[in-house]
Amino acid sequence: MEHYLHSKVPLLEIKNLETAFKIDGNYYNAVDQVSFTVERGKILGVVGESGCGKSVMSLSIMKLLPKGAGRIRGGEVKFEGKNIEHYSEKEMNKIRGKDISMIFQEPMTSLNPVFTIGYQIEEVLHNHFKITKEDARKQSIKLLRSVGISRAEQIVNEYPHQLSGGMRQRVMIAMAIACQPKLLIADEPTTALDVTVQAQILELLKDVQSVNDMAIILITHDLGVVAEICDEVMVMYAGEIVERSDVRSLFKAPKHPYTRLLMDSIPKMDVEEEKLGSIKGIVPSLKDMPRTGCKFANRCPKAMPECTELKPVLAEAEKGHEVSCLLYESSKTGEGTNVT
Ligand SMILES: Nc1ncnc2c1ncn2[C@@H]1O[C@H](COP(=O)(O)OP(=O)(O)OP(=O)(O)O)[C@@H](O)[C@H]1O
Repeated sequence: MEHYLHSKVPLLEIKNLETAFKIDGNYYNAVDQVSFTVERGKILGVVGESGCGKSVMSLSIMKLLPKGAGRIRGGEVKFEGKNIEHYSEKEMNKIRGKDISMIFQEPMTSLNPVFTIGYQIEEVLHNHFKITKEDARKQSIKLLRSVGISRAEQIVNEYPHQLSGGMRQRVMIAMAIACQPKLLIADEPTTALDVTVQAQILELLKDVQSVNDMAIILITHDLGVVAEICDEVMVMYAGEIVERSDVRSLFKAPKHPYTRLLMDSIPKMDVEEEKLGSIKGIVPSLKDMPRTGCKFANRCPKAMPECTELKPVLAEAEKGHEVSCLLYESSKTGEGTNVT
C-alpha cells in the first residue's frame, strides 16, 4: 500500500516557481510562475535560447542560487512530495549528489584540477556512504567502466587535464551517477563537445538513465538534442514556459511561434548551417522585460496587436500539448480545449 501511495507522488513537482535577482535595489524574476512535474524514469528536455532562465531554474531546484543576489520568492519545489523550502543547508547536502545530482557544460570547471579522477569520485561515495577506501576505489573503477571508459584502472590515477573533453564529461557522468540518484539535472552537457562526441555522450546518458531508472532534466538550447533522447519537452522563453508536450507531438506539430523558430534553426545535414542567432532580436534582460502582454511579442513574426496587451496563459490546446500564445483560444481563456 505504502509503495502504491509513494509511486503516485511525482518525483519532482514545481508549482508557480518564481526566482528573482536583485538589480539596482529591485528584484526581477528570472523564472516566472513556472510549474511542471518530472515523473520517475522520464527524460524531460528544457529548451530555449541563452538567458531564458533554464539554469536559474535548475539552481533553484538544487537551492544553489548565488547568495545575496538571487532568491526564490514564490511557489514551491517538492521532491518526492516534500517541500524543500525549509530544508537546511545540511539537509540539502544530503540530497545533492545522492538523490539529485547535476552535470554542467564544462567539466573542467566542475572537476578539481589538483585531485586525481579516482579521488574525486571516491569523495562523492565517502560523502554519502560508509565505505572503505578499498571498496570506494573498486566502485569508482566500476563506475568509470559503466560510462564507457575502458582504461579505468589507469584513469583513476590521472588528473582532469590529462583527459579529453569527452572523457572529462564521461567522468562527470560517472560522478553524478555514483550514488544512483533519482534525478539527474544535466545543464548543456554536450555543448562544449564536438558533434561526434556529443552523440556518444547523449547515447551514454540514455543508457545510464535506463540502467539506473533515473529521471533526467536535460537543459539545452538545441532542439536536435531533445529529439534524440527526451520523452517530454518544455520550451522556455524569458523565464516562462511557452510550450510543453511529449516530444513526438512537439516535433510533429509545434505550436508556439518561438518553438517553430527554434526548430527552423536546428542545423540540417543538407542545408548550410544556421544557428539559433537566426531568430531576430535577443532575449530581453531582466530589467527590460515587457511588463504587459506576451514577452515574445516584440520578436514574434505572428504578433497581433493584442499580443502586447493581453497576457497569454499556458493551457492545453490539444490533449497533452500545452501552449501559451494568443493564436490559440485556450491561451485566451486559460481553459484546455479538451480536443481528443
Ligand atoms: N547572478 C545573477 N545575477 C543577476 N542576473 C542573473 C544572474 N544569473 C542569471 N541572471 C539572469 O537571469 C536570466 C536567466 O539566466 P539563465 O542563466 O537561467 O539563462 P539560461 O537560459 O540558462 O541561459 P544559458 O544557456 O546562457 O545558461 C538572464 O537574464 C540572466 O542575465
